[in-house]
This record gives sequence, structure tokens and C-alpha cells, in this order.
Amino acid sequence: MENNLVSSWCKNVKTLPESYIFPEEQRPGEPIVPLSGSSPIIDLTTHEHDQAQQIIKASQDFGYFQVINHGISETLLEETIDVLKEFFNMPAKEKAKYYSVDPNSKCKLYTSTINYSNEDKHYWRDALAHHCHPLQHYLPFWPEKPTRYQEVISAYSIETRKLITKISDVISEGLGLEKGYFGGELSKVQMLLVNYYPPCPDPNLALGMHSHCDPNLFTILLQDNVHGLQIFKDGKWIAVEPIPNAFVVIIGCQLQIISNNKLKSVIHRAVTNSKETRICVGNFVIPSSDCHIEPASDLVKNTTNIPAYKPYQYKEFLHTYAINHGDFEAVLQSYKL
Ligand SMILES: O=C(O)CCC(=O)C(=O)O
Ligand SMILES: [Fe+2]
Repeated sequence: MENNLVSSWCKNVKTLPESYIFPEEQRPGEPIVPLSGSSPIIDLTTHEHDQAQQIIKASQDFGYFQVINHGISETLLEETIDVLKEFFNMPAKEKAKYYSVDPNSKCKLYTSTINYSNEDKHYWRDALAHHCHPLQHYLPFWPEKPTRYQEVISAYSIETRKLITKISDVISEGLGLEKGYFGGELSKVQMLLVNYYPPCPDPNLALGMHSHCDPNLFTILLQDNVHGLQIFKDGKWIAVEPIPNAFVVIIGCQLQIISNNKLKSVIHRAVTNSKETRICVGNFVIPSSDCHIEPASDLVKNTTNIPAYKPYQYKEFLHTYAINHGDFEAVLQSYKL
């Protein structure tokens, strides 16, 4: 099964295999209108109060934003992308050691989705996933090759954890919640999910990742400089411009619910291209599975702001999300009051 990794066989094929050809209505379609000029970009060196307002507006209008001048060194970001590319470029035999579709496995390398064997169609994507906080706890399960993997990804995980705390605090300020509101159980888990999309023989017929909302609190994505990420807005798919060294912040379902619909969780997907490999490194900020979640009490304390959702435990939400195949509207319906 491990030989099904796209990165291990794609160089030998010139035409897209049938099992990767999506029905017409699901294909990427016409070129997408880029959000020229109106794409939300937040400079993290500006005044905190301004950042908070901009982040809240972007999260309401778009459900995502990009952050620049975030303080993580360009060298570290380049090394991260390089070591991850090196990982996927290792011989198939070396990668096979990490192959796993067991959801409980501590380090998973798989292709398309974890449900590959039950899929009608496959996505043109390989993925590597493992936890990264607390570091000492999970480091022993990480890949040992390439030799610099653990050193570089440790530094990356520590730096992104700090950025995640900073972004969480700016969001809580913007919502009028106390500093640290999203710390603790709401952001206890941090997961690295590396998406690897090799050049695809026919990008018009294939998809890199299905249309979905992230089920967690929020996600920060480091993209290399290759197009592929798209968001769904006002009935259209819109390309998210890659900005060198920026992070894309995707608002997840939990932030929509906790903010009582003030922030919007965005539907997004990834398309492929025929020329270049694309890599997108996701850092998922995730509540603990027993975490109790409901709209923040400070946001629903008067009669004009009544809670839109009922309380639940995060693991229940994940279960509902899985049985609804990530269809956020359907999931929300089960928690709406
Ligand atoms: O590759 C991308 O740009 C999208 C990644 C993504 O949405 C995810 O990992 O949840
Ligand atoms: Fe996502």
C-alpha cells in the first residue's frame, strides 16, 4: 500500500490515472479571479489595537488572512520547506517506514486522505502528519530522516507555537475577551500536517484537496511560492496569492462557534498544477478532546446576542464532522440552538 504515495510514482506517468479524474462538476473549472488588492494582509509590527481590528474584519469578511512581519526568520522558513521537500523526495523504500493510515498512529504518512481505500476518487496529494506540542513528548515519533528533520522541525514548531499564541491573543482582544482566552485546553494540541502536491499531468481534471472547513480552532499555513490554495467566497473559488514568507491563517469551525458567528470559518480547497511541486505546511491549533466548547459567555450576555450554538465536547464535534464528511453546514446544524 505504501507504494500508492503520489510522490513515489508520479514521475513514471504521463497521463492522469482514471481514479484521479473527478466528475465534471467537481473539477477546478475556469481560471479563478484573484482577490487583487483586497486580499487581507496583516502586518504584525503595527499597533496591536489596529491588528486586532483588521484581523476581526478579515475573519468576518473572508474567514482567512495572511500575516507578514511575524518575526519568524526567513532562513528557518526556507529550511523548513527544504527539509520537508527532501523528506518527500526520499526513495519510496525509505518513505515506506512512515506509511500509516491508522488514525491513532503518532506519525502518519499517507496519500490522498486517510480513507484512501474507501475513496471513489483520489486526491493528487501526499501528507505527513504528527503532533508537535509539547515537543519532548512527540519528538521521538518523528521521522529520523532526512538527518536535519528533527532539528529544523523542532525549531519551526517552537517558533510557530509563539506565533499561534500571539495570533490567539490578538483575536481575543479583537473579540473583547480576556488575554489568554484561547490558551489552555482550547489550543492544547498542535499538529503539523504537511501537504505535498507533485506536478500533476492534468490539473484541470484533478484536485489536490477536497473542499472543506478546518474543524479545529484555527490553522496557520506556510505555502511555498506556488499557487494552489483557493477559498470559496460569494459563490466563487478565489485563489489565495502566495506571499513570500507569509503565513495564511484559516479560521476554523471552533472559532466560528466560540465567537457566536462573529468570525467565519472559510471553505477552502487545493488545486494542482502541471509544472511545479507545491508544498503547504499546516499547523493546526486544536482543542483537547475533552474540551468543553460553547459560545463565549461574554459574547452572549445580553438579549441582542443570544447563543447560536449549544455546548459540546470537542471529541463529539469531531465525530459529527467525520460522519458528515466535513460538510460544515450539516455539522453546524446539529449544534445550532
Ligand atoms: O494545501 C493547501 O493550501 C490547503 C491545506 C489545507 O487546507 C489543510 O491542510 O487543511
Ligand atoms: Fe484546510
